[in-house]
Amino acid sequence: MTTVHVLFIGAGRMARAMIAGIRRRQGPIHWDISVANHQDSARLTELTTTFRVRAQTDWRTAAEQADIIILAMPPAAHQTVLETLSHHVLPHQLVASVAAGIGVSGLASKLPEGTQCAWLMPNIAAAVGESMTLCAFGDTVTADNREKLAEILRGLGQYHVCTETQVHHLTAITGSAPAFAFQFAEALEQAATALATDETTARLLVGQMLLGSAKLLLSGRPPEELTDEVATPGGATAAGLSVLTEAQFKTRVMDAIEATNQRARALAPET
Ligand SMILES: NC(=O)C1=CN([C@@H]2O[C@H](COP(=O)(O)OP(=O)(O)OC[C@H]3O[C@@H](n4cnc5c(N)ncnc54)[C@H](O)[C@@H]3O)[C@@H](O)[C@H]2O)C=CC1
Ligand SMILES: O=C(O)[C@@H]1CCC=N1
Repeated sequence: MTTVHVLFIGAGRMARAMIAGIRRRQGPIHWDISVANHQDSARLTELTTTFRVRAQTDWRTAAEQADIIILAMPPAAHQTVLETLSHHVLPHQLVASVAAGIGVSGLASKLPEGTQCAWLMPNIAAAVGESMTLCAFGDTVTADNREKLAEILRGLGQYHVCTETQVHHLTAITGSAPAFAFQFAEALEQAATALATDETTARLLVGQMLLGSAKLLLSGRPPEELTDEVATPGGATAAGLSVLTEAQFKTRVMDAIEATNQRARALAPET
């Protein structure tokens, strides 16, 4: 079995979800994972014991051994880390960032010319192997490194290779929208517990309803058609849908998407 050395710089929520996803998959590669962060040594200890990763107090030492370096820290931390990394990165290594707004070109512009770079937009469902991850590769990434990264992404769930511009526009849809879905779930759970049941049962009812709806969507049927199928003419669902339409539900979702993408662009350091 081939061993590939992966270094995560940043050990927060996204790194944890990705490491969990990688560890779930029994693929053809053995992942030797190192993790470094800014300050939180308790977090590193927790990751070490849960996921068999190596905690690194100084990521620069681990960077030398890495085949793939994943930047999983806030966009604002990239400037400084990339400046240092630019003195250490080697031509065979792949540098990937999961930071909102960063862009594969933004990444490449701060590293030596020709550095192999990729920009990833995973989501938190990576922890259960169900992320929808977007991936934009820089021009210089070798076929071998594309395949290694693809193998990581298969552990996280589904992935879709697209352009940098597409990742900018779709960040809200795949990266952030789980939070919107959780808000919807929270509202449904609150209604369920207020009206009829306990919290555990409410979680099951709402989670299974969302899972079933997601499976129908993934079967390829359009949401309008599925909505129509639920809403019996003159029936109960139509009354609820009218309230959502009155509140301009779809327009508000679009506003949330635009606000998210704009903020993502604003957070990234200037190129
Ligand atoms: N949370 C999510 O669902 C998603 C997050 N992302 C991206 O993932 C990145 C991390 O986000 P979260 O995990 O949510 O944040 P977080 O706050 O949970 O984790 C950030 C981590 O970065 C570390 N860090 C900060 N500055 C550092 C530095 N200079 N050197 C080394 N480590 C440093 C912190 O110690 C912490 O471990 C962000 O760029 C975000 O845009 C992308 C997709 C989804
Ligand atoms: O909230 C954020 O900035 C990150 C980007 C996508 C999801 N979480």
